[in-house]
Amino acid sequence: MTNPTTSLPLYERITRKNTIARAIELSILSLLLSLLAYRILSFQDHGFSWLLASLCESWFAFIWVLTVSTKWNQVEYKTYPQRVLQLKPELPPVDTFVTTADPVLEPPILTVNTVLSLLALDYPADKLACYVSDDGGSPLTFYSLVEASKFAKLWVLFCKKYSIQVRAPFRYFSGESMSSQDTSPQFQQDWKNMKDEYEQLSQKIEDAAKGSIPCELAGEFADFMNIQRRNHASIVKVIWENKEAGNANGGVPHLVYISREKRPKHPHHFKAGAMNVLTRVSGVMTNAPFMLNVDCDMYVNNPQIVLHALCLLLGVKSDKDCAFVQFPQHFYDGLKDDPFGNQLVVLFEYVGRGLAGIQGPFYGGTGCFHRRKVIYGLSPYEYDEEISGKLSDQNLRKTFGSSMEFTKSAAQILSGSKSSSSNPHDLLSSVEAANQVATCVYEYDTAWGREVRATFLASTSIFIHKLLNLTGA
Ligand SMILES: O=c1ccn([C@@H]2O[C@H](COP(=O)(O)OP(=O)(O)O[C@H]3O[C@H](CO)[C@@H](O)[C@H](O)[C@H]3O)[C@@H](O)[C@H]2O)c(=O)[nH]1
Ligand SMILES: [Mn+2]
Repeated sequence: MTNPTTSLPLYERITRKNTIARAIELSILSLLLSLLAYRILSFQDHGFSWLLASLCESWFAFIWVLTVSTKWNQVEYKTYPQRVLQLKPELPPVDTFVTTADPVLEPPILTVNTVLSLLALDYPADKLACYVSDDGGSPLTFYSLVEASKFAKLWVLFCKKYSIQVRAPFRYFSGESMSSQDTSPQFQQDWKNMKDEYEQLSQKIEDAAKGSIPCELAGEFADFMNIQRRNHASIVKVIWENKEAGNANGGVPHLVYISREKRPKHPHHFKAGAMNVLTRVSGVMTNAPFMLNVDCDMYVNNPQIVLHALCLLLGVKSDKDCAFVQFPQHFYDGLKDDPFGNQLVVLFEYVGRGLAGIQGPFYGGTGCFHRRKVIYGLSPYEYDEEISGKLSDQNLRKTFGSSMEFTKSAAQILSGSKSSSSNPHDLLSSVEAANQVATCVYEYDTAWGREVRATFLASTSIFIHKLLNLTGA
């Protein structure tokens, strides 16, 4: 789809000029081939060691050819986020997922920063939702998110008012944010207030980690009482619901806390299991056609990532041309000049771009926008076909399980109907359905884990490079 108002493309695919690199690689190839030819021609004059050496060199040459061909045709995607913005009010809703598993190894202040950077994205707040999956079942994580949602009301306003680039407060306040920005007295005052507020938030979380959780939330905490981390019922809590549908600049996006059911006898499949639950819970609540997932120790360092991703997801000729859009990771606080290669530059910068030139990179597990219907098992070959057979009640139940709300939402996504976005419902009314799809036996005798959430391997993907990074530790 191109932008209907201007008919300008939402993105351009640019082939990188790498003539010199190719020339060098071709000369290495000719050297390799001459070495092999020399080995073969002078076989008789040498013994076993010659044979062994030529076998090793042939293997090396083979691997080398594979590697070079991966990097041969590197492409970049140039995206035009402002053109996507002109699609208002038809911008699609987007669900974002954060996974956390342990409040000690992954301190909640990290998760809070990840969540704040998502809530403050440059995208209509009424179309964004953030779901946090807590495999630790921790009241501390829940408490931190409740406090963060209060802080978010100020933070989101501040970020949008001053077009702040880094929207994870711990990074923002640790840099030279003050000097590089607006120096008006108003900004300085707001900046100081925000810094104080953030310090108070961190302090509250720290105090709660040391002692007990303040009792004003006692009611909400009942679900966490006497539970064991690996043995408890599902907990789904709507921490904040955005009720400003239609008001594009209004407020803070939805924030939902989920701790899926865990029982000692049932395997929970770690992050993959959490992602499945996030997909289903968001399905019964907001059912956005696109979903972004990040780990709790990452933050979004470009507030326009949704727009950049949509340039590709909406800009391709047919939906089947792009199943997911993935962003490379960028690691903060690394050593100068990266002497140990920790930034994985070769992987992201060359192999990733090269794979993008062939078809698309593999899903790396994080920093990725998925098209929901692909996750639901719609293969690229089915896009233009009649899929009503797939949508029969019996088939839906077999594939997606017994929740009526969920199978209905899945049918909506598979048939491409947009009613999910135009007809938002009260999140609280779906908490019961959400609890049902977050149980540990929900997937039994369904296609989850086999057909559902596996098909992305068969679809194409697009890797945007350098443009936007998700930062992880
Ligand atoms: O039972 C679990 C275990 C882990 N996680 C979450 O999964 C994410 C990744 O786990 P981590 O232990 O940090 O794994 P890494 O080695 O860092 O994993 C990297 O590599 C994986 C693929 O190999 C990707 O899936 C990850 O996103 C990527 O960060 C974190 O947010 C965890 O909180 C859960 O939600 N539940
Ligand atoms: Mn990690």
